[in-house]
Amino acid sequence: MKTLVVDHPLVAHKLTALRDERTDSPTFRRLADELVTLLAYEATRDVRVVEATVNTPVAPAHGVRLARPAPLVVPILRAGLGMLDGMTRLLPTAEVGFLGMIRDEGTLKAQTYATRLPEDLSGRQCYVLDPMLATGGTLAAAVRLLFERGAEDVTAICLLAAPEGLAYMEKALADFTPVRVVTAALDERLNEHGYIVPGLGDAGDRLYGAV
Ligand SMILES: O=P(O)(O)OC[C@H]1O[C@H](OP(=O)(O)OP(=O)(O)O)[C@H](O)[C@@H]1O
Ligand SMILES: O=c1cc[nH]c(=O)[nH]1
Ligand SMILES: [Mg+2]
Repeated sequence: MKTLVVDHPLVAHKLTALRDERTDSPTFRRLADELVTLLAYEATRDVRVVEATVNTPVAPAHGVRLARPAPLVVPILRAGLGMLDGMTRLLPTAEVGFLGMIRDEGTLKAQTYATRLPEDLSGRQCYVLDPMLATGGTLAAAVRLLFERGAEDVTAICLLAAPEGLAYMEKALADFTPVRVVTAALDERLNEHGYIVPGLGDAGDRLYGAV
């Protein structure tokens, strides 16, 4: 598994504001949206393209266009929905599948409550969106499901990751490749409740309210 921590002053600036406990929901949503667009630029560095030629008003120009089948973007509900618009703004021709997953806050185990994905992902490049990679249970299960359906490669885009979660994913996904994780920051650790420290709190609640 390859991990990329995006090192850019604009990413760091927006992430600091996102973490701030005084940041309200509307601002948090805007910042998450802006951050994912910056991360997506790096995360799509290996997106498949094919050669293409167009005619400019002056002469033919050789370039590229995105290959078929289109990339699949998969936000993990709820919090991953806050990253969807920012991602599809950069990849407007991508298709979108959905995974609903919730972590049991007692056992810290992830449960899947909704799956709306193509059955056959053969040859597809997939981009999974979830702001928080904490224990890694949620993302590892999501990535495994995509590979089991035939995905060619999977890139997870997060806003924050914990070292414990990356280590867990590395082990849990050892049989699947290639997997990439792109994150805006690698934080210190998890606390006794499985929350990322310093983190930003509960991403879903900060985006959509505590329900
Ligand atoms: O790495 P893990 O330890 O599995 O934890 C991370 C998961 O927890 C959060 O979702 P949550 O379960 O709070 O659901 P929500 O998005 O509906 O709030 C977060 O968005 C991840 O999906
Ligand atoms: O820090 C954390 C850990 C799991 N889920 C969150 O939303 N935040
Ligand atoms: Mg939550």
